[in-house]
Amino acid sequence: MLLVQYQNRTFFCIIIFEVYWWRKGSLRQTAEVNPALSMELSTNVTFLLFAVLFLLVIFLVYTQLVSGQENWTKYGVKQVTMSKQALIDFSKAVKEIITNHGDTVGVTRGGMFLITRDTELLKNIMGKDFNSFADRIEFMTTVSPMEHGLFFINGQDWKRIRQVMSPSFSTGKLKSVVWNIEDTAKKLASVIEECARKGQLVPIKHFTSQYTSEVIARSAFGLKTDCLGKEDDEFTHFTKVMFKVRSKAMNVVMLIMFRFKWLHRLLVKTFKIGILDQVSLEADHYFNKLLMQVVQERQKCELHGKDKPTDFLQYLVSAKVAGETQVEERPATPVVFKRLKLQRTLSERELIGQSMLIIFAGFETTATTLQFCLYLLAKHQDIQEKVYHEIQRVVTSDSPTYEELMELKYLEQVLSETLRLYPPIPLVNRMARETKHYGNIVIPKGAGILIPLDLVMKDPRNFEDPERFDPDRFSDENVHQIDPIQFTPFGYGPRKCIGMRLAYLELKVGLVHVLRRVKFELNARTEPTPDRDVSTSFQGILVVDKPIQLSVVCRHVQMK
Ligand code: HEM
Repeated sequence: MLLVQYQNRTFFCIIIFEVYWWRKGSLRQTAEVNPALSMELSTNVTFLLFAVLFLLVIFLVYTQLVSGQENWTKYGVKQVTMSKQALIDFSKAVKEIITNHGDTVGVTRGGMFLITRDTELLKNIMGKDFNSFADRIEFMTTVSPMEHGLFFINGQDWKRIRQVMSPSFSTGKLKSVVWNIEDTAKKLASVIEECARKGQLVPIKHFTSQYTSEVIARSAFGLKTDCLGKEDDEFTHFTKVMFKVRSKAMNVVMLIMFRFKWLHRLLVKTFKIGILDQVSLEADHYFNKLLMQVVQERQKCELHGKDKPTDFLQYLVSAKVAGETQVEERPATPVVFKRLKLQRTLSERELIGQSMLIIFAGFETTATTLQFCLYLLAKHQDIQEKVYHEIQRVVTSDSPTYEELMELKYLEQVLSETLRLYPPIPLVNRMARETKHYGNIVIPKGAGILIPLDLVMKDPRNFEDPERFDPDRFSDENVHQIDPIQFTPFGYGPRKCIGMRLAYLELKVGLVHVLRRVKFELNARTEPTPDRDVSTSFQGILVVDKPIQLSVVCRHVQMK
């Protein structure tokens, strides 16, 4: 009976609860008659119960992960096996597979996954046939409101929330947050200049993280945090620990849970098992409390028409309130017979979820890019000088205007080339809502698609001599040779990063202030030394194996 129905999750749950209630009932009866015997029985029954559950789990894991899998061969795709490397560094395992087996392969461990760096196929999946692949693979199991974050939601909710959020990232809105970023960029330049004066190496990621955390606190939520060059404050601390980096052992557990999403949900949501939740519970409590308070103040401010702050939270609150009166009619479909009336707004929990997501999506990605950019400039002195001279030529006062920042074309080329070589999110995914045919290949409904953005951007067919740092690839003369699908550090298609322009802005403001005051170098004391490259690995995001430490010298140049 069990063997026949093992795939039925309801049945599995019923067995666990039946045994649990039976155990509870029988022990109660025994305890009434003989308390000592009851203790002994309790231990034995508990042991037996765990032994049965353990064997059941092993059996399920074996049948689901090792044997009886569907095979990609029948869909016209080469079936390959993931190496054990996948548990240590998934991105490197994907690279190994693609290098050894070709541009498009299928794996079946933990589900059906197509891995592809074929740009023609990707154009279809991420762009032309977006409606069939609009969703990401569902795996954000958390008790945090972050589960409603744009990155993690799918279907109509994604469409509604993306529509509500998009205007907050318009040019007008971005212009109004520049001054918020300015202040923090000046502080970043000061703390790095201080290191130069003292002859200290710069722990670059430490400072770039403090910079992006403070920028988010100020420009997104109007919070006046002040941690640059000091000990991390609460906001920065919880920002850093919000998303849990998984250990090797947890990677194995998560791989199993990937197959049994329902069990994962049950453990996190119902039994509140903290170690499987992907958001740190302490960080969740902290941000929940903080953001609830700020959101409530902002809602009052919006309703009473007081002076509104110019930050992203206020834009979201305004969009939420305005959307409550805008109703969109959706026509009936063969599945939904009635015309639907949908409000283009957000619930309060969704609003908090988006706020948390802005912290999560905007903090580490931007800090990582700034770190790699400064490292690459230290390694390529000629390019650093060219950037410096462009800044001196274009920026005419202490604080660059939005228009001047847009004019810094070479700096933008440097940033794009940094992102090509070191994309902070090297791997993204989609899920097939329906079966699609592309030539000889079939992508069945429900299959996940893993997209190694780094491999697309380091493919010599897309970029000649791909390991070379060459910002001129993005110059006006050359940029037209790049097909947008070949340069994808922010993804591609309607699900592309919503914060791309904000990220470029934040990076440019930071770099203008810092590079005017100091010059970065590599030497025998730095990490890495000039003769070595940084080594990186993938932990949900690109990380360096050893923290980068750069040498800095003051430029001693008078401000214009
Ligand atoms: C250098 C910095 C950044 C990089 C490299 C980056 C990269 C990405 C990538 C690769 C995706 C997935 C795209 C896809 O699946 O096609 C993404 C999605 C997203 N990013 Fe960014 N990002 C950065 C900064 C930011 C910032 C500053 C914010 C917000 C303030 C942000 C908010 C988001 C959101 C909300 C999504 C989900 C979009 C959706 O699903 O509709 N990102 N980002």
